[in-house]
Amino acid sequence: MSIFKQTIRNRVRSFGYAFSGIVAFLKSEPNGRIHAVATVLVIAAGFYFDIGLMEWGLLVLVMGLVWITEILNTAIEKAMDHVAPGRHTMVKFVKDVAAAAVLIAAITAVVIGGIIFLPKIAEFL
Ligand SMILES: Nc1ncnc2c1ncn2[C@@H]1O[C@H](COP(=O)(O)OP(=O)(O)OP(=O)(O)O)[C@@H](O)[C@H]1O
Repeated sequence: MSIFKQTIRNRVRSFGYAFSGIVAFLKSEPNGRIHAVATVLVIAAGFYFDIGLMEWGLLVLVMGLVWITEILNTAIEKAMDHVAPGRHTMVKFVKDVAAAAVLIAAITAVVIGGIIFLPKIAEFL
């Protein structure tokens, strides 16, 4: 097989692993399913309020930020539980710092969501 074909095949395989990671995350983490529902609701609200292109861009960015931090937080939690079973001060620090990243992403998303949707909701009422 040519090097080009082998490279393409390896990339496709890596995408497959990444997609199975998303499925595993959704299956094992209740937070993942909450994010999935929230994402669908935000997208539906975006269509309902007919938001602009820049607003869609900002929403996609902050939703991606929340998904990425939550998935990395889960990976860090699982890795810590695997490599360091039992309670340790350092594990607490690592888990709390990883959770802080999710919190900051979530606050960012709520602020952006508020800036985009609150004026439209106020207009609607
Ligand atoms: N192995 C550990 N050693 C020390 N502290 C830990 C350990 N595991 C969790 N903790 C800490 O205990 C607290 C509660 O942890 P836990 O994982 O139950 O919280 P949580 O954020 O509610 O988890 P989840 O998001 O999975 O529901 C957190 O401050 C966490 O950092």
